[in-house]
Amino acid sequence: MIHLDNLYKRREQAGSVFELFVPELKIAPGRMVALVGDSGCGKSTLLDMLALVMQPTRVGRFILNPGREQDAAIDVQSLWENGLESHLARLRRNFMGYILQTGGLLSFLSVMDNVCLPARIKGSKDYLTQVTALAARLGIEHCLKRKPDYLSIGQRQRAAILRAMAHGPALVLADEPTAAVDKARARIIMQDLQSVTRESGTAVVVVTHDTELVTDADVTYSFVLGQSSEGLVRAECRRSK
Ligand SMILES: Nc1ncnc2c1ncn2[C@@H]1O[C@H](COP(=O)(O)OP(=O)(O)OP(=O)(O)O)[C@@H](O)[C@H]1O
Repeated sequence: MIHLDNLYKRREQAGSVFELFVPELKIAPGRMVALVGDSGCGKSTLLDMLALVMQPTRVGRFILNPGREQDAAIDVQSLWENGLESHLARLRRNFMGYILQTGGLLSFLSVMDNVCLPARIKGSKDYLTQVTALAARLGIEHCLKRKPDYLSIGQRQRAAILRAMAHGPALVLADEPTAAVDKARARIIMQDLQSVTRESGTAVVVVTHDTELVTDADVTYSFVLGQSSEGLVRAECRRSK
């Protein structure tokens, strides 16, 4: 679904420079890919590039195949280089779902309206049956009419998973999706995320600093940080499982 190699990103801020190098990264349909590393190693930077919101400084190849047989592989870097922002936005909208640390649900909408928003924006019509089934699968079918503030934090994170998947994305990107719940709950939510994505053939990328949380991931990439010189931090992200 995604295959990239020799990706390099340079970020500069207030005189300090951060450089990330990823020799190779592959994401296959239905697989859970974990990006694991300490704070500041570049996890969110890499996730933003996978989410097509940040352009790599340089990359050997960055191929996205949305997964359906008739879809041709897309050269992401050439979209960036040719300024095709609207094409990138369409890919984000149609093929990707996002789960944020704190759920990111809109407090003035019911869970159901939150969940259906990406599907409506995408223009999907037949999503209600799937949403109801997935809500039951995630154990939150009784929460759909409530506003997010009236849910437990765990229920909110499950609603966020449901929202990320309601429009049938090929890829779900999750940034520390269980940071707000305790470890025991985090494990269960992560297992449920893995089973619902696997069942639907959706790939999921999970960013976390907690290795234990993603021991069951199909593939793990780890970051190695090195202080190269004053004001310059280099990180490398390699497959470790
Ligand atoms: N807007 C920015 N401009 C320049 N450098 C940035 C910017 N945001 C982050 N950085 C730097 O990029 C590096 C990687 O940051 P990133 O947020 O990707 O790390 P992370 O692994 O996700 O960290 P955390 O786990 O704390 O969220 C850090 O050194 C950070 O200071």
